[in-house]
Amino acid sequence: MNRHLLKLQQIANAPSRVIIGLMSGTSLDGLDIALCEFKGAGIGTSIKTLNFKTISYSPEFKAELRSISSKLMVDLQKVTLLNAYIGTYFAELILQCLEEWKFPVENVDLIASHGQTIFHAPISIHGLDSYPNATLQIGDGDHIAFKTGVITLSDFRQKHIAAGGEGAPLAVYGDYLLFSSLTENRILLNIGGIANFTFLPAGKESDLIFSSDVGPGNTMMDQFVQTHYKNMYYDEDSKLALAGSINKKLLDALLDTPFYDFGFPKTTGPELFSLDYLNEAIKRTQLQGISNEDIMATLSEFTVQGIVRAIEQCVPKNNPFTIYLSGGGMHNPLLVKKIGDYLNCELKTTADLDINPDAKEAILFALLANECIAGEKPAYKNRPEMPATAMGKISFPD
Ligand SMILES: Nc1ncnc2c1ncn2[C@@H]1O[C@H](COP(=O)(O)OP(=O)(O)OP(=O)(O)O)[C@@H](O)[C@H]1O
Ligand SMILES: CC(=O)N[C@H]1[C@@H]2OC[C@@H](O2)[C@@H](O)[C@@H]1O[C@H](C)C(=O)O
Repeated sequence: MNRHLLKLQQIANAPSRVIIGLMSGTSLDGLDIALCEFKGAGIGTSIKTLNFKTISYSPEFKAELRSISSKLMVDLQKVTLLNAYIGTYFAELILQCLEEWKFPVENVDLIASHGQTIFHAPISIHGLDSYPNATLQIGDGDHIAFKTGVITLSDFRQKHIAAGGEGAPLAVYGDYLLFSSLTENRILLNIGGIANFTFLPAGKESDLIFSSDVGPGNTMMDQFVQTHYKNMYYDEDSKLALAGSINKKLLDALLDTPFYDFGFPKTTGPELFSLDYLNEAIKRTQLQGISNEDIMATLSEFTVQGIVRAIEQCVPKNNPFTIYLSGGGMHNPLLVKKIGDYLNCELKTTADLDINPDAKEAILFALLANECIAGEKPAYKNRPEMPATAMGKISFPD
């Protein structure tokens, strides 16, 4: 028998497991690396975050990723090269972090790598009758396993699609296991490139959990800033948006897309919510002379409206809830203030639930690996956005 199979069995049966979770999101800004210790699995899961770091990508690497992300036409050789390159690069970054943290790589049981999404194509985006939901993450797990010597799980989204989902959001699995409360209705709202939320009704009722993408988070604001301001990657502390005014005509044009009429749950990506989408709305409204600040104020309101309307539509009325934020958008003061004002609810972050909000998504992928290897029966019903299935492909180191 392959000795790694025996090792996997030992890892699954051990009282605790050390798992590294890796996430690199649609903002293409850097790699999140979370070193986690897990005890148990399913509803008995407990997690200790031993260490966390975000390693920013160089401007050159960001440009490489941007050249192949969310585009219909790309250089296929570049995609192929980056698939291998990213795997090796992520392995190097892991080894660097472990050295810095003085944590021996031999003590890591598993690595869980999300990879880099380069195209997300649910049917609602590709619109082609004869093709299924599809999504593509690159950064091959074999390279990570070989270079680090650690069994690696990767490519988590394919099984979700195979089992009937759209490949996202996957956060719901971790949200349910880690954050459900007996007494409080909770919304876990992640504002990354794309925004998504999980509704967790009080009482841990698994059949009432709900999760969906809601539209853009930071992606359109980030893309606009990167295109119009040299050496700026985002609108730090909402300065540009605060200096402008919302243009109602443009806002209505941005909100006028079939995505907002599709039923929930649904997913989306920068494939739809792009600068082309903004430019088309500007053209349609004949607002070519609009100032950059007014565009940023309007894009900020667009993000807020997508989030607020989705929560209002999906969460039962007259049910007070608390929102727990995560993702880079929670550092955008204008977004956060408006969401709180419109929804008239308490806004906290997952730090109030003992999970670093910047590390949450990386921790989530470590949790999915923990479930895949040590989980028994799923603790929830099979649902469209939450198929009851184990996710992640296993790469042995040799
Ligand atoms: N101080 C700040 N002011 C305004 N925006 C901020 C601030 N700090 C971070 N952000 C926003 O957060 C973004 C990074 O978010 P994050 O790291 O969650 O993205 P991501 O991991 O790619 O997300 P996802 O995978 O969920 O799409 C930045 O590009 C920026 O838009
Ligand atoms: C295809 C893909 O990479 N989707 C991301 C993206 O970023 C946010 C949102 O869109 C979410 O659906 C998902 O990531 C998180 C981690 C998720 O699956 O829950």
